[in-house]
Amino acid sequence: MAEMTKTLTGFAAAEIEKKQGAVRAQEQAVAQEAAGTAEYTFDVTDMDLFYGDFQALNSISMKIKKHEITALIGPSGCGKSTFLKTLNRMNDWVEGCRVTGKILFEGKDIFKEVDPLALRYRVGMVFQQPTPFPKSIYENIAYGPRIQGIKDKKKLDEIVEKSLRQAACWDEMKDRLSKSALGLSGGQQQRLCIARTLAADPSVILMDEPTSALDPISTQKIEDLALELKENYTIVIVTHSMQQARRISDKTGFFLLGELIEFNNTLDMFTNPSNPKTEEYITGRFG
Ligand SMILES: Nc1ncnc2c1ncn2[C@@H]1O[C@H](COP(=O)(O)OP(=O)(O)OP(=O)(O)O)[C@@H](O)[C@H]1O
Repeated sequence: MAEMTKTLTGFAAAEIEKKQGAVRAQEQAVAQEAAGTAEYTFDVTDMDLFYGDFQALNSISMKIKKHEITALIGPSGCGKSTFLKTLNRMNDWVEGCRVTGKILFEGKDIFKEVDPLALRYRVGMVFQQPTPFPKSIYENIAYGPRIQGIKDKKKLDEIVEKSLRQAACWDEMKDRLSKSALGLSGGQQQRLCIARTLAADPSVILMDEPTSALDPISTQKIEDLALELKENYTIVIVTHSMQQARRISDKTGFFLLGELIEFNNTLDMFTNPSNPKTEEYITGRFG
């Protein structure tokens, strides 16, 4: 009897050890996944994009690092904006647009595991032309949070002030919050649009040629702002200005005819490009 009890105890102990081992392995896997996703905001693998029969992007793979500025460069029509708009599923609205491959946002598949509306709050977008609503400065910022269900005036006031401060607009705009946003200069409107994006509490800001309609001083303000914002946000910017990519980005991706020709640290790409096509483009021999 004593022998049998001993065997059973031994068996139970082995079972417990086996279960503990499985739990440890599971914990390790979760920790590894968390560590992997913590480093990268987006992990794009083998992505193709078609507008009807036309293939606009071909087998794109790119890991976009958290709290970095990633610049997308390349000649007109090579697919930069298309790639950008895929990151928050804005291409869903284009009839006949089809995407294959995988895009993970903070570790989750954007086509399978994330609600597109929630994705667009987390992945905000700023366009080439400033697009303020024809409403007051205050309402431009408060509009999004109100749609998200925030009704309390004090809370909305706080969000408006915080967002305007983050976008370096508060001092200029605090005394004219009830005035129309359309009365602002182009550069101010663009910073207001960035503030409006921040009010939705994103973790990523996509910028599609945000300074191409602006004068050099307003451009510098947006660039300074992007550098400040990357402390807390991941930024992906499409730009036609090689100087801008050099000045502000950590990584640069060079697109050509729907392909990602090179993706590297900005300094390395501009000083020592590994692909001859990149070199031709950045030295101004085409595009
Ligand atoms: N809605 C659409 N329907 C069909 N084709 C499209 C659509 N949008 C873009 N394209 C095509 O996809 C290709 C990539 O366009 P995209 O706008 O992404 O390029 P880009 O590199 O951002 O260009 P640019 O620098 O001029 O803005 C182009 O050939 C373009 O004509």
